[in-house]
Amino acid sequence: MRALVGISCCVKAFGIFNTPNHAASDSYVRVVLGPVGGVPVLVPAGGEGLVADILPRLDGLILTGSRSNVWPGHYDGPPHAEGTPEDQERDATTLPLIRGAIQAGVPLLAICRGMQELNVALGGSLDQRIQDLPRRMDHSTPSDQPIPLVRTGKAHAVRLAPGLLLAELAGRQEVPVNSLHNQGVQRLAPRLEAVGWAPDGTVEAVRVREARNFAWGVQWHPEYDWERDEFSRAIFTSFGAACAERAAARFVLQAAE
Ligand SMILES: N[C@@H](CCC(=O)NCCCC(=O)O)C(=O)O
Repeated sequence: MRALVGISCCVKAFGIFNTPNHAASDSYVRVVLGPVGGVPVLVPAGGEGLVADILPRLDGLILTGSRSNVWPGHYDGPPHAEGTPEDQERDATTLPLIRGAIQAGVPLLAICRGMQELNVALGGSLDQRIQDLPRRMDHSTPSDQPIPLVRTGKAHAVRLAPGLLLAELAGRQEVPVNSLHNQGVQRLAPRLEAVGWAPDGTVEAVRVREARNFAWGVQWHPEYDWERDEFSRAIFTSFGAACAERAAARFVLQAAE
């Protein structure tokens, strides 16, 4: 029985009437069907009310990347600059979903916006345009490059904390990653530990301290190049193993009912 792996959705307007849709990139569906080894389940931005009913049915949860940004009101930050995309319906779902998943021990992999949500959900804050901060790099999506290169191209190195999962999966302490973000960790949530850094000090990977299960976040996008990049693939197979273990335990419990 394959694991049911939740994928967080964004609310995006498209279609002939340009009306709201709950959507996630095909990259996440493909990676769950591939190295994660599960069945993807899109989790709509239906609000906190769906958390209690959906979490017991999930064996894993991926918090996806997105152009949109966490509403600053969730971390007492200043309002975004005019035109900065937000998705408050997504925030209203993912922030309680993250807290619930950590509490319940549902394996969790947070990617880019997802890592930022993880930090905010646990009490941290965000810098909104790190490229404007002194001595910081521009981590945003290069506008002069074609999408495939932006996704699979390597923008900078990440130094990984030695002896922890990511360094072990990488087999080394420094890895090249892509980079498609304007925002980044400002104040790290108390429950999080930074385990990866860009050359300018930007937090690029975190883990939940004393987590009951797999609970990691990365600021880059391993879902874009897992077919070519062994480290990217290893992140998902490691997450998938935790999901499979939970699925097996859940199956035994259901059979005993
Ligand atoms: N908006 C946040 C998070 C950036 C992020 O998740 N980028 C991936 C974008 C992929 C897509 O376009 O769907 C920030 O800018 O920091």
